[in-house]
Amino acid sequence: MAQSPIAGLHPAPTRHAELVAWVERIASLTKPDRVHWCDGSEAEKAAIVADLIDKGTLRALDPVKRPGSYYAASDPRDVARVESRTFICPADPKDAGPTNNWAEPTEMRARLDGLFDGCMVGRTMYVVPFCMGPLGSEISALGVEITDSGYVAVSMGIMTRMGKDALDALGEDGVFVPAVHTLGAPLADGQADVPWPCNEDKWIVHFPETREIWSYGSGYGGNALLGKKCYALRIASVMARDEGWLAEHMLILKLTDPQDRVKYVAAAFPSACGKTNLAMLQPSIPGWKAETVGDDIAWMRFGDDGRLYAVNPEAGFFGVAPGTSRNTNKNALETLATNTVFTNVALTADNDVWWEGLTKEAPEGLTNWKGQLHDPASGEPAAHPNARFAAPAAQCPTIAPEWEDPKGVPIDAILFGGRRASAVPLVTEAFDWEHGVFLGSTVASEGTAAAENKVGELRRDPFAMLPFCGYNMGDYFAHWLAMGKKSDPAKLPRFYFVNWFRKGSDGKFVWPGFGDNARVLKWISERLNGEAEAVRTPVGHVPTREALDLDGLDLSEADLATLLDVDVEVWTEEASRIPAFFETFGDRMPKTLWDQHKALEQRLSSARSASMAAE
Ligand SMILES: Nc1nc2c(ncn2[C@@H]2O[C@H](COP(=O)(O)OP(=O)(O)OP(=O)(O)O)[C@@H](O)[C@H]2O)c(=O)[nH]1
Ligand SMILES: O=C([O-])CC(=O)C(=O)O
Ligand SMILES: [Mn+2]
Repeated sequence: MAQSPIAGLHPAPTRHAELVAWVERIASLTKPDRVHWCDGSEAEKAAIVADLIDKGTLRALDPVKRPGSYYAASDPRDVARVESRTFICPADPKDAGPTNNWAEPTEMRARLDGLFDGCMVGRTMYVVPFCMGPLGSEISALGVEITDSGYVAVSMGIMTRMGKDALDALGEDGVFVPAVHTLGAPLADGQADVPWPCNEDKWIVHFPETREIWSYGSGYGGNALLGKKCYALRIASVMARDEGWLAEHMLILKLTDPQDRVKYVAAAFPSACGKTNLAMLQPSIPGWKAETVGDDIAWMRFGDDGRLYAVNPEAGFFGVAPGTSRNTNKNALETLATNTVFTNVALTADNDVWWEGLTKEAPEGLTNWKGQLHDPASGEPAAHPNARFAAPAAQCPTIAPEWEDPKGVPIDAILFGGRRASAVPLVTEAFDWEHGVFLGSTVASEGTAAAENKVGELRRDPFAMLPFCGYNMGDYFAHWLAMGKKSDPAKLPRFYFVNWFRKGSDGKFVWPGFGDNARVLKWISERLNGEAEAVRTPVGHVPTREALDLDGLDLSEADLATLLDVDVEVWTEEASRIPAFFETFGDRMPKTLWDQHKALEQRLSSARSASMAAE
């Protein structure tokens, strides 16, 4: 074999021939100056960080206040996931479905070949082996990300089990998902680099049939850390469909009641709708304890005992910084005390970080995320609304001891939620699995800063998976329905719909949220034990006023009515909007969910007749 001109390409620290051949192929396409195989060591991290500091990508934060932590500010055009540039490319467009962008795979490959040709010139190509899920777990899966971004390599080291152990787990012929990432910013000879290289043109591409990921042009979060949304959700959802398990956009929480009874809860809320906060909840009610297993993604499969077991495939938290404070999420702040990479937050005059909501007043002398002196009078936030931290999960003070248990934790309840200013009660319990899947399929939420759609506008986000399902969502609903038939109904988790974001006529949130969400979890836990009362409404079981622990809360009777009453008129309107959404899936939409919709309409119409008769 001819000697490769690329430094570091040989010898590879693995005898996995297919992996080596793939790395060689990508190197000859992308033409980096050198190749570095990541081993995940502290020394390696220090060297990559030093290089990033040199380039101005990272800045070391105050070593006393924030040891081992760094600050990055992105290009202002590269601040969130780019859903309009995200593609799912199976051969048949129907397999991508109406909720995904699709491109013909042969044409897409030709396009990528052009884009990636020479895209790493002047840069180092990092080969990043990683494991999603605890090493050695049957539920876990391996991947290798090739990237020309040191920031991505370091972040992958926080967010996944990255390096030698993952490479060893691959052995000589282990299966891995190949993921190629480039900033799309080659450096000509002598060309100066910029702190946050990226490209105006962005392509986040998935080939579900061959389980491949290609990402071009962005260095940010879910576009670039390919183990996360691209692998653990989009590709894994396809693997899960084919292999009979679930890859979901869900936090995992352990809840212990005053009698030491444990419940495990998984919850799907759309991006920036409260997963990380609920996962780290500090209960406001005495005697209750909450611990964290995961804050964003759950991989779940049935165990031999017929229960649904969940694993958190990640090793870190990539959380929203703004709004995080001692009062709202003390556990997150403690997690961020050390070894954290902050992106697009504000920088204080004494070299620490700040964001809106951390303290009431912005400190003097802040530098905003755009690198300018912050002017509070401008009305512009100092931190970008989607500013994020990447921190090791093990640092979380409430991390559950079993968070890395290879067999996972048995799920008792599955929650759905979103930001809904109106209509949706504080909590609703589904009648059964099929009704629960129906509730999941109709999730809608007001847009947030985590993606590029309009902030505030209501959009459907079934199972909080709209941007993350790697196949036709009609088939995805059918998969959920089929999963419910795999076990004894008594062993299945129960479904709940929660809404922390109900607003009063004054436009303010009615429910205090955060630690007080434990009150809702308490009701759920008691329902699972057969202890708590509920009212049967057309949309599901809702707590009675007495069943919900409101001790010490300052809520008026009108507030409670807003939170708990089901307005039949409003819900008739809400239900009437569902068919247009279901129709988009055509013949891929399971009949069971149409039947669920019909049953909802019938319950609403009976409730209307009953209330008219009563008048
Ligand atoms: N009013 C209210 N706001 C909340 C509550 N929980 C979270 N938030 C706010 O919602 C925003 C996003 O919360 P996160 O917990 O980071 O959301 P997430 O679902 O983890 O978001 P992604 O990481 O993008 O998937 C933050 O600004 C929080 O302060 C709550 O119970 N009530
Ligand atoms: O993927 C990202 O960039 C951040 C994230 O968790 C989300 O948007 O849901
Ligand atoms: Mn989160």
